[in-house]
Amino acid sequence: MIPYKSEPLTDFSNEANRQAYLEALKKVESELGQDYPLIIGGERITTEQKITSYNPSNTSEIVGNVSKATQELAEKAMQIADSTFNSWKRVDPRIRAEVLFKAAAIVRRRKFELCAWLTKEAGKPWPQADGDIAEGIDFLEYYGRQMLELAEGKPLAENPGQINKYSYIPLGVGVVISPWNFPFAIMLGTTVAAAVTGNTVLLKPASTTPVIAYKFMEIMEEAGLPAGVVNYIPGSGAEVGDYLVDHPRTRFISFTGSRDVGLRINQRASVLNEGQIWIKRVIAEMGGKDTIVVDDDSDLELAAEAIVTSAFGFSGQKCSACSRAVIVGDHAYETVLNRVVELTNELVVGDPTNVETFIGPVNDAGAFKKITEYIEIGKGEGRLVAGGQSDDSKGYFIHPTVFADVDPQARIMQEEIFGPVLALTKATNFDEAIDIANNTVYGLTGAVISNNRFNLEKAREDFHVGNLYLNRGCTAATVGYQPFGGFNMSGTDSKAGGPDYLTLHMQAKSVSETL
Ligand SMILES: NC(=O)c1ccc[n+]([C@@H]2O[C@H](COP(=O)([O-])OP(=O)(O)OC[C@H]3O[C@@H](n4cnc5c(N)ncnc54)[C@H](O)[C@@H]3O)[C@@H](O)[C@H]2O)c1
Ligand SMILES: N[C@@H](CCC=O)C(=O)O
Repeated sequence: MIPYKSEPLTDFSNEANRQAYLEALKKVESELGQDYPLIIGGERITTEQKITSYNPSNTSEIVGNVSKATQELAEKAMQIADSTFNSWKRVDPRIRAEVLFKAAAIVRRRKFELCAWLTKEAGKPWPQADGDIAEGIDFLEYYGRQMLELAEGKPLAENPGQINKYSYIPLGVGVVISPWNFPFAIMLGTTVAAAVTGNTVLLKPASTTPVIAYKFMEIMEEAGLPAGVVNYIPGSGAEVGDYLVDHPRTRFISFTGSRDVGLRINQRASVLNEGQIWIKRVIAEMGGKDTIVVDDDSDLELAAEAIVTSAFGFSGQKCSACSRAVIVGDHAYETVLNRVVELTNELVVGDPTNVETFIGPVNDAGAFKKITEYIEIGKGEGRLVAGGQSDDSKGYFIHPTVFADVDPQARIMQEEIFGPVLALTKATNFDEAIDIANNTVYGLTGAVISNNRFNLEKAREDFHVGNLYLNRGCTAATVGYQPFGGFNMSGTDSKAGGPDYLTLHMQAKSVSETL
């Protein structure tokens, strides 16, 4: 087995890669508007009610019409997942891992096509789509290898006259609920982690990005995943989501999304329903309000670049996005602020099918409304120094927006906006900057730009986030290198892409034989 290494990103300065992406966009354009069924136990089921997936750059373009699960169909999927569990849990973990390795090879072969679907369905600019697909490959390669290691169990202390064994067994049926912002990588990672560990899955992808999840289902089938192991049931969160979260046969829920929905799921999952014989496990990865702290003794150009890239990559629609920057001292503040404004004004806003675009559309009408409302709030809370414009006449476009001189307790400093809006504030010293960075209910990512070793070490200890970065931006964790997950209201700190992640989907069994 070749040791795990993350998938290289595509070099778009290479003409062949640019051509391949353009060809893929043409192919995907010719396939827009098709119907997609549910997949339950391998059976394609078409419903009358549909979820329509629109291109957020051009809302007159339908990406696909996806059948919509009802509670009855969710129940059917639960029964099939429950019975399939009895056979899938007995399949050798090495065979289960091989399915993931095959899937990784298929995704690699179809990389440009899958990227093009993300550009159309999620509005991802090329490098963002490429990163999402590469991360999906990483999850497949990494979790496959992790499963091979876990299949051996863990060694125990030896005692003469006894054979003691410690092994991991799967849990049962898991409900996987995924977000639209990493509609491939997170949807895939959470699903395959549950499946490779021997569980069966009910996959409810986000309603604005169900088509890419259908493509994933096709890939898993081609890779040899047996019918019924993963069941594809897009549907309403409130209807199908609540039904499955409450279901007594649900053994665990793997949720990635907003704080409010995560808390609701956690609360409902704690209720014991009739016929239920276990405590449901909840893995919940939720929102963030992530900060970059810039020290007065630091590379201020690096700081400005890190802030702009982390704030505006994929239009700030990342739980890891830098939505606040705290800068120590007058000189650093003025210098970084001016450079952030310059760099922000250089970003190309537009249709993400164009390779030059850095800022594509935001997700949907709801996101557009929420973000533009926050921009109005920001005008009362700070000084607008860049952006502020928006246009939803064709797609949901919002220019990258920067507010300066914002009070650390202001709403745009405290609440997750999940869009291209950045707030800057000044601190008088490094300790105060760290206090400000820690002053929200979240604790997902953060970064410190500093040349001062004492301050870097202080941040290592005191900056209370699940993913801390020193002298770089606060987005783009790599599977296997920077396991990802946050503290406090950012979730259960499950550390996706890390060495402990798979065990969250399993239970340990200790067997002792007396000789
Ligand atoms: N921490 C992380 O790793 C991480 C990663 C990506 C996104 N996020 C967070 O996700 C949010 C953005 O994603 P979103 O808008 O898709 O979040 P969301 O909470 O609105 O939706 C997430 C998923 O939950 C489903 N859902 C909605 N109501 C439900 C219910 N009552 N029961 C069950 N499922 C329900 C949705 O249909 C969707 O599939 C942001 O807050 C972002 O920070 C966190
Ligand atoms: N893992 C991604 C963020 C996922 C949430 O949106 C990152 O590290 O930027």
